[in-house]
Amino acid sequence: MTPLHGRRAVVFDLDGTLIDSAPSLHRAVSLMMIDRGLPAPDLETVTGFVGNGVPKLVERALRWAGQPMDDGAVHAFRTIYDADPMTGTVVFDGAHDLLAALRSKGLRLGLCTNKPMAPTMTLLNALKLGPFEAVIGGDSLPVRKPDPAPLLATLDQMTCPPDAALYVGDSVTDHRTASAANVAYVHVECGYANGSIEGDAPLARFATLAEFSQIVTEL
Ligand SMILES: O=C(O)COP(=O)(O)O
Ligand SMILES: [Mg+2]
Repeated sequence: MTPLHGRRAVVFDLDGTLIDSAPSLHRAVSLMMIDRGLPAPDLETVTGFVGNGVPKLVERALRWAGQPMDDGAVHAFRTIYDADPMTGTVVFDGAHDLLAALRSKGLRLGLCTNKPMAPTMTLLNALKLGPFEAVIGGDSLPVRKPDPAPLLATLDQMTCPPDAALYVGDSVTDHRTASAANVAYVHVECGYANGSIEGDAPLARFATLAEFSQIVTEL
């Protein structure tokens, strides 16, 4: 029995799951820090800060430099990143094939990310990752993942009950979100993880999106 058994919808996380956006996030963090006369963390350090939305990313970068949280820095980051979220971002190998395979099996697709909506839509369009029936971003609701509300809102827009859905993510945040929403979780290991997964085991784990695709095409 595959993780897709009995599912009508598959909702994806974005950063670290469908796209490798860490270099572009690192670039924007570095420019923001340098503009403020601060040192810039390296790519690996910034990658470990991704997954809880922009304010947390900026807060973690500032803390790394011994600085307190500062809303001006969040605004500065958004201005830099939103102007060009594409440079340095690539679609993970196998992502387009996986989405096409799921669609061809009649599964409905949604996207639930902590990235704000403006750069999310720019990336989805430029990288031809859509269409998704519902897209919820980090600024769509007053709360972000790991609160279950964004994932539940995505499913609500798709009129799909939680027990007929699957959430695919790369991080402990995604796993917690799915658990809190009572949605089955599939973990992909190509992403940023940021911590070890505790509690209920994921329904499945895939080293790559291509590995996930393979089980879909074999259905
Ligand atoms: O933290 C972010 O901004 C985005 O991360 P996500 O797409 O993995 O939710
Ligand atoms: Mg992610």
